[in-house]
Amino acid sequence: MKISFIGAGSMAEAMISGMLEKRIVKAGDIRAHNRTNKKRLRTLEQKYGIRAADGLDQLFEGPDAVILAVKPKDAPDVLESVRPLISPDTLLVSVAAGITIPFIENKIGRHIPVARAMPNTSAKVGLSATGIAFNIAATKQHRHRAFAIFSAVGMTTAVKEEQLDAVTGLSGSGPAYIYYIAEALQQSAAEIGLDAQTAKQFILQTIIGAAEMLKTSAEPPEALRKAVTSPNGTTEAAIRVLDEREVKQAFIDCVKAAAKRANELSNAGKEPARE
Ligand SMILES: NC(=O)C1=CN([C@@H]2O[C@H](COP(=O)(O)OP(=O)(O)OC[C@H]3O[C@@H](n4cnc5c(N)ncnc54)[C@H](O)[C@@H]3O)[C@@H](O)[C@H]2O)C=CC1
Ligand SMILES: O=C(O)[C@@H]1CCC=N1
Repeated sequence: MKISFIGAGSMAEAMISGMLEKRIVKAGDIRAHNRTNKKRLRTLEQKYGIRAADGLDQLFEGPDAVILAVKPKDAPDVLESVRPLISPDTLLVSVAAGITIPFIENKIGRHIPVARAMPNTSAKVGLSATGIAFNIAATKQHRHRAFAIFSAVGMTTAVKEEQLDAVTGLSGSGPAYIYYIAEALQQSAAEIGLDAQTAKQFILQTIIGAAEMLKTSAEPPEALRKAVTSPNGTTEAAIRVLDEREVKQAFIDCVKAAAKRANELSNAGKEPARE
């Protein structure tokens, strides 16, 4: 497979690293172009052995898929620029939050196969959770190709396009919520007398252990939490603080805010905000 990346930022690197790890593509068959940070492009070239492209045109020399991995605000200009370069059977895969399939079709002005996906940066370690939707021009073969790309970097599920904003709020941004908790645990450890290195080991294993329990147990999260909570014990004291501060509601609101923002970025015929 030959894959081109427009934009070589965090998401592109996560996917490149994950795909190479799973060997679904050879490093020399990955091309990437980055508009602003050329140094970063050279770094990726040296780190992974991919081929840096000096211009967008080089990305369209017979790829099996072109992945649009620029910020949503840059997507309209990029789509305009690639319009003359794209051939009718080029599979365009967008990971840009909120950039809808109709918007892409409209900018390209022709029926080309489009996949709109929402992965997350855990693609770097093969553990992305990716939601994916297709337009009608995407054949079974195109779908299969897109699934191959994202399945190499984690779990992939087809969803309706309207559900992608919710997927963005939940799992696209989701790793940041877990890192946020890790940051808080790290800070708390310092305040209760554990050195950073020791605390890191305990925090890490606690998150991995809880994730494995969630994965393997038939119990819902609430039951697993209650199993940790002895009457009048330490966890009860801890959860009381979270409840008093309405942390659960804050997380619910946080996911909703992300999904709402994804929806704001989506364009339904309009240009996304250019902030
Ligand atoms: N970072 C994340 O966790 C996730 C990001 N996404 C989506 O992936 C996309 C990229 O996000 P990041 O990698 O985090 O952003 P980033 O800012 O790290 O990378 C974007 C790159 O695109 C480049 N770029 C901008 N205009 C360009 C052009 N005309 N031609 C070539 N390159 C151009 C920029 O130089 C930049 O390096 C966004 O649309 C985001 O919504 C999706 C899922 C997760
Ligand atoms: O923060 C963002 O907009 C992107 C989309 C999902 C994760 N990062």
